Amino acid sequence: MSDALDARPYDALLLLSFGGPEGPEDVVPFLENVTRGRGIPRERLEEVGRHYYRFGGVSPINAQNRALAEALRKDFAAHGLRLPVHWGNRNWEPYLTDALRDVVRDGARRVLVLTTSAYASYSGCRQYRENLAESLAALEAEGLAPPRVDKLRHYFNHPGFLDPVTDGVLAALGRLPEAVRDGAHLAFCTHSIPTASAETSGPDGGAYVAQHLDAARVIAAAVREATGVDRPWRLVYQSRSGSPQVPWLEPDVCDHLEDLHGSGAPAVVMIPVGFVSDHMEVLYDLDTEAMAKAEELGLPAARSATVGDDPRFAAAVRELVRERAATERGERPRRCALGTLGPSHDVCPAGCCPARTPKPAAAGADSPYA
Ligand SMILES: CC1=C(CCC(=O)O)c2cc3nc(cc4[nH]c(cc5[nH]c(cc1n2)c(C)c5CCC(=O)O)c(CCC(=O)O)c4C)C(CCC(=O)O)=C3C
Ligand SMILES: [Fe+2]
Repeated sequence: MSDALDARPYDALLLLSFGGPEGPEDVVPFLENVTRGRGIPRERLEEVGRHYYRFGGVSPINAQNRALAEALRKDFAAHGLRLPVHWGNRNWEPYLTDALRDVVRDGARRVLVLTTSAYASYSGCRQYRENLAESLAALEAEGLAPPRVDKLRHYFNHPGFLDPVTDGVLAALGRLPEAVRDGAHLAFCTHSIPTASAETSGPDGGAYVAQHLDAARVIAAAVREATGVDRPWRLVYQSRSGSPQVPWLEPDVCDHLEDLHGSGAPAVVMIPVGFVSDHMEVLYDLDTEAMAKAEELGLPAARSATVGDDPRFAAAVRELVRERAATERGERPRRCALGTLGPSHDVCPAGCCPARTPKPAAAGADSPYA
């Protein structure tokens, strides 16, 4: 096929995600997988278990990843990119090791990995790289030759990620009462992480917050452009866990709603810019908990959509695959990025987003695998 996109040297794309329970009996074992060795207080686990039971023990994240994998296959097929799409999770079925085993049995030697986390941080990047190293070790122990895995660069500033979020904000503004629409504040929401891991995130530190601020600035400017209204915005945090003595990024979204109300803001749009799909952290922490807080305050609020399986996001992934494949072949492709930070690094340098306890991590300069 002459107009086919060249995926060489890659043989497969692996969608790597968090995973979530798909029934009440999955909830406890899932939470045990997530929190193994991470020092989460027991009460917090029981609390988070209740979030899942409230939705029948089903997180929507797996269905969302199935839809994203389908959207990628459709987009790739429509553009002549012949690259099989596999899917595996860190914390639930289908597990990463099983997905990688399928990839190897298909004969793939070089695999590109897309994680469902757009930003740099230990939880959003290195921890997935550690999971890859563990799975490669497991395959080796089974006598299989581990493939070489590379991770796609962070896509928080790719237009195919930001444009659908902007559209979601415009739609959410449209759901607010007209009288408060122009005065609405924008609250960009992401997962809180310990301040210590925020400080050491990315190749030079501070990447987690800097990348979110860059994304938020682009979206706020695009919303201003589209509506002719300059709305105040702020980056806020949600889903804090861990021990209360350890400092995590603040302010919490619910505290921010109180501040907004106290300062006379007429309305707010909550924008889950830190997440790729409307999974449990969005459905519970924003749609349930933060919405209840807004209601209690009498603050009109709307929550905007995440990118999910938007065709523009699928197209962005195709662009990123094409870009990386060309780079690996020694070409110098165009690297698309909005905002001020520029396209992110392709290969995490040694020590990027360090863990508290060092562990082998694949798909980076410090990978023990080729
Ligand atoms: C940065 C980040 C992302 C975004 C990047 C990415 O997407 O990867 C993310 C995503 C997610 N986090 C999720 C769920 C959970 N995260 C937890 C705990 C933690 N998350 C952390 C950070 C992040 N988390 C951290 C620093 C902890 C503390 C413990 C530790 O250091 O590991 C816990 C334990 C209980 C608790 O909340 O305390 C649960 C259940 C789900 C699944 C939702 C679903 O089921 O639909 C998703 C997509
Ligand atoms: Fe999390």
